[in-house]
Amino acid sequence: MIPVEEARTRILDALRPTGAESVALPEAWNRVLATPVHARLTQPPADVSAMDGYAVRAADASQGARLRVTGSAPAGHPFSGRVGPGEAVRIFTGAVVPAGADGILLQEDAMPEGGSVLVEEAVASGRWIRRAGLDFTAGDLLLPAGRQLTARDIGLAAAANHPWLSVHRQPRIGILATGDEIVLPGEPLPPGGIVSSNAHALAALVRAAGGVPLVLPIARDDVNAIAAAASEARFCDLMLTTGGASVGEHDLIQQALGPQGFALDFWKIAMRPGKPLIWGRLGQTPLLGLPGNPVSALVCGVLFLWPALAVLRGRPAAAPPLRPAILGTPLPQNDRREDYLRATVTRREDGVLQVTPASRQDSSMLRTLAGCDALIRRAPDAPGLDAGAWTEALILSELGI
Ligand SMILES: Nc1nc2c(c(=O)[nH]1)N[C@H]1C(S)=C(S)[C@@H](COP(=O)(O)OP(=O)(O)OC[C@H]3O[C@@H](n4cnc5c(N)ncnc54)[C@H](O)[C@@H]3O)O[C@H]1N2
Ligand code: MOO
Repeated sequence: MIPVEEARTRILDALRPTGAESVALPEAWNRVLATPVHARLTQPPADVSAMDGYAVRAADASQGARLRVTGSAPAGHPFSGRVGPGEAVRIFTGAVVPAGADGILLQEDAMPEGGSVLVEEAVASGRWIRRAGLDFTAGDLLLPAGRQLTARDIGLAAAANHPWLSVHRQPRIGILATGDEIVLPGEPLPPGGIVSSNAHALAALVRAAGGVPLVLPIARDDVNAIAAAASEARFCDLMLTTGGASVGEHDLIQQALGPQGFALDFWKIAMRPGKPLIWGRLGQTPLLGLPGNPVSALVCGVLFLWPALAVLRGRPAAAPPLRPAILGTPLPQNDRREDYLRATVTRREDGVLQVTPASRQDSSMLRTLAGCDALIRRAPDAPGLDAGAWTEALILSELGI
């Protein structure tokens, strides 16, 4: 059994980001940039007015002065002349400041009188003018490669005149559930049958982590059926299996995939739940074999698949974040497996997170998992803790899982 951290490192080290594709701006949200975005223009392209009012020479625009209005400069229609001594040009927000002017007299501080305007508030030089390049200059690096694009980033890329962005392709994750006893939700149940939940839960996790799930038909507990289904792996950036990971004679993943060229990197980790995790490569495709127990499959999904998807989509390799929290109930000493306890989370009035482990931690209990928003991490051989002691927890809602 290898430690959790080593398992994660071995998984993440083996993965490479997907290639790049061009997508239109609206499709780029939440995708990861493959190529940096540089400004294709200067913004604003010239000095522009930040307000509606009059473009003036500040030296002339003292309180009580009267200026002759010689023209108008709406946004998008620059005034071609100059503002001469004793003159003003009507201007609107976003319009280019005419030559000669060095300040804006606010409309609220001006009284139009026929062809002129009375200055009611003196104008300082530079007032209400946005200088050319205030935001960015042509050639500036605006967004680096590897950035996960926010709505703000997309606005910036659009302003910099990019209709398309080069982003990493969304990783395709094949999901293969195995087992004679499992049937798809909604299907008639044979005696002793159970409904397959793992593939669907994992597909949702893949989506939350920015991948595209490809849910394959369930494979029977038969080496040929598993081998045939797993051949779909060649279309995927990563292949997931659930079930058949353990030591029983019906646990066939390794038996079935060995003859297909499966190269095992490791099997079994010092973790609860999730001990029989499998990691290796089937041909070119990395393969993560998750345990069949639904909670084990999902906890492994959070700890290994979630960061794996980050790497595949061009983000840095990192473990899911752990937050400090205090315990709602005491915990006994841990054994040699790193433990992830399903727990509810509350935020105390002082802002501190409090986590309370579910009273039963059986790795089949999906209702408990759905009702819990956190996984308390306990290091191998961690000592017993009293209620109120500090611990650390992974907050599932933070990951969108
Ligand atoms: N003698 C031992 N037995 C077991 C060990 C062990 O070390 N020695 N490990 C246990 C641990 S820990 C786990 S976890 C499970 C994992 O077993 P498998 O990966 O081989 O999973 P299965 O046996 O196929 O199924 C286990 C359990 O999960 C249910 N299942 C399977 N697939 C699905 C699915 N798609 N959706 C929902 N539920 C699923 C299945 O019906 C079983 O109840 O092994 C222990 N045994
Ligand atoms: O470690 Mo298993 O993963 O107990 O359910």
